[in-house]
Amino acid sequence: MSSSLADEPVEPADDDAEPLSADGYEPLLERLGDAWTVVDGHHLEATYAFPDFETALAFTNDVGELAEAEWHHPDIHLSWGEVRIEMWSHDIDGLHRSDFAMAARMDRAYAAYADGE
Ligand SMILES: C[C@H](O)[C@H](O)[C@H]1CNC2=NC(N)=NC(=O)C2=N1
Repeated sequence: MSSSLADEPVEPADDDAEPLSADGYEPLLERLGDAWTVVDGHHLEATYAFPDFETALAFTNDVGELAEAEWHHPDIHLSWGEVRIEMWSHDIDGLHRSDFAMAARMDRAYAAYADGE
């Protein structure tokens, strides 16, 4: 059974690391929820739906806590009933395995809302 990306460590990219190419990120993208796409080979993007603003804000705060805990921060766009996430590694201005580990953690956090909690 493939280990969950959500349990992989989030580690800073080495300063001289190259961003993942399509051959590198496509297998990782397949392990994420359907909400995620790679935009311009540069960053991950996902949009999560919610019943209202208050619930979207609660999820936004959950993502913020994940980002602070892992010291790896997405761009978060909060709207009524929707949260759009953009995730990449600023230090290498592209995608790193850690971005997929963070995305998987966000999918796991969202699952709690999809269950109507
Ligand atoms: C200065 C600070 O340590 C850096 O900006 C950290 C914090 N959060 C980060 N978040 C993201 N997405 N990429 C980074 O390279 C990064 N680096």
